[in-house]
Amino acid sequence: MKNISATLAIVWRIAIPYFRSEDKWVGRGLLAVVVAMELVLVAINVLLNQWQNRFYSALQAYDLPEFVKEVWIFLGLAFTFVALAVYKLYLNQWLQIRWRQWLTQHYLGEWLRGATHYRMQLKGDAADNPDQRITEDVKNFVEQTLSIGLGLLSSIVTLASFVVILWGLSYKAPLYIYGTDILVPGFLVWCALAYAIVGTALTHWIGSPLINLNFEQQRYEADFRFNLIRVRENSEQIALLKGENAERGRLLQRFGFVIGNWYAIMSRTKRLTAFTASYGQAATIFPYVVVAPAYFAKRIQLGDMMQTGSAFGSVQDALSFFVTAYRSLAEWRAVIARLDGFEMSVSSATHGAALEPTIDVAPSNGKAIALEQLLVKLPNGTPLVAADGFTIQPSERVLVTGPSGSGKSTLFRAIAGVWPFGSGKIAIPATSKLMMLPQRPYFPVGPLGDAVIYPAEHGSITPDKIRDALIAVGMPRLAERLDEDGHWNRTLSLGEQQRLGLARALLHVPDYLFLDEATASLDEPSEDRLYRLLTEKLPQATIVSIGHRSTLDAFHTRKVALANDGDIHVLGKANAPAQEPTAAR
Ligand SMILES: Nc1ncnc2c1ncn2[C@@H]1O[C@H](COP(=O)(O)OP(=O)(O)OP(=O)(O)O)[C@@H](O)[C@H]1O
Repeated sequence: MKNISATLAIVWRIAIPYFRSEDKWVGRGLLAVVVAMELVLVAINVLLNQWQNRFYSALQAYDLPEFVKEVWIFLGLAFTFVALAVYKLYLNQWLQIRWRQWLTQHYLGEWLRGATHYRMQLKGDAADNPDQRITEDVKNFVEQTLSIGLGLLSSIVTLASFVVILWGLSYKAPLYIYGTDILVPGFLVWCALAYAIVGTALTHWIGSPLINLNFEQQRYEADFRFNLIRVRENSEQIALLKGENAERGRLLQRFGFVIGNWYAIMSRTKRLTAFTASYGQAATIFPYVVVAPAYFAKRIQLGDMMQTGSAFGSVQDALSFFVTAYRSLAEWRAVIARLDGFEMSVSSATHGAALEPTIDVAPSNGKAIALEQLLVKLPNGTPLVAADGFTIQPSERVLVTGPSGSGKSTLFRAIAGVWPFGSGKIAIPATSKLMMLPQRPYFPVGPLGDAVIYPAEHGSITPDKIRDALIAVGMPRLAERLDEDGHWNRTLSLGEQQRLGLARALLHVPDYLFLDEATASLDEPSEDRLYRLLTEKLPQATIVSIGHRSTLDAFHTRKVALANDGDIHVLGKANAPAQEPTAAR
């Protein structure tokens, strides 16, 4: 019970924001109409149940006019039923897609707000495979919440209506054993109740492991898919390293989990189906067996018997909602658990950081970037880099060096405001524009022009400017292919990608440009040319580079090292003498 109320509280938390959103009137309107239709459908079922009594009584009495009349009534009821069923489904689907659209936009917004998606990954939170959460889980949540919610409503109303009918029929067809009436008020209701409760309890007992098994299945499937995607994305590396056998082994191992869990689901489902199928079959005959003694003793009419059978069926259907909906309930709970995990993880990546001591990256009125009492840590809390009273002045050219793994890139991440682990303060001039160029720039799949200007919007920079930038970085051939679609990270060499990265920097004109080995794949003369280009085209920009080549010294006015101090590295401890500024070359 505690579990159920906790699950319902989560459903409420996930579901309610849509019905309070800007789309609330459409959502509420559609929901109200669908609910009303569901109720009218129950009412038609009640009318059809009463019709059955009259229809079979007319048949038994060979009453042709009554039979014809009942056929017309049936046609009217059936037509209304069909029309309602069609539009209930249509409007339900309409509500589903509006709700799903809103929820998807909402989750995408939260996930891609600030660097939440990146922090979630860093924290290694429970929300594995966010792609699955935003695609399948949102879709299933909307579909299943509506179908289960409406099913439950319909079951309760059906139950209430038919219990009243069965109660009345119990007086007409009393328990008749060994030639005597045994008057148990509402005995047909008790029979239906007992039948359904026993069925529900047994189904729960047999089927409950399916909840966990379904949850695991989704996770294994998503994991398998994710690893396939990784192979696709890194196929060149794998081919060069001849890693196919290793990949096959790893993929088959993951697929093995899918298979193993599936066998467990199969075996459990087999047991559950054996029970629910037997239960369903027995339910067809059970009410007739119960009232047969009264019928054969001619205490009731065929019409009463048929009405009892159908009313019994409706009560039992309603009560055994859990029996028939068991599998979807199990899946629904798994979907809810996953969406809940995703929401928690997004929220802890967004707000949780504020609770722990984190690096405070704040806009300042000053002109320089200032690192105060900064201690950058790893996600597990191990201190990595320390810096205090360290500033980067406007238009400075700083080269950061240090052994591999000393934390240079992580320091850049902290300055960019995406690395929360640690303490201290990083002051960034309020109006300045920072840009980070990594060793492997990211290009979205699509037209080359859009890939180069990313994350600027399509059309925000003129094609002429993009062309000029591409020519300037030594890619004149690409300057003619701005509209060509492509997967540029896959088709261009790393050196070419780095040139495009620099073209991106020229187009965005940042105040602070951080280059994290952003030219490391270029030959030295090209690197030399491109650094010269940067200083020419971005004369006001502050450039901070990470690089291992000594040839970079000449382009920087200051060289700072991440020097070893016990277990951590301290920034600027061993400042190298200033080099000649680039302009002097
Ligand atoms: N997401 C992460 N989770 C755990 N550890 C991490 C993570 N990112 C980086 N590290 C660790 O932090 C340390 C510093 O990494 P970083 O990439 O900053 O080094 P670097 O000085 O830039 O190295 P290189 O010169 O080789 O590029 C490394 O030991 C790395 O394993």
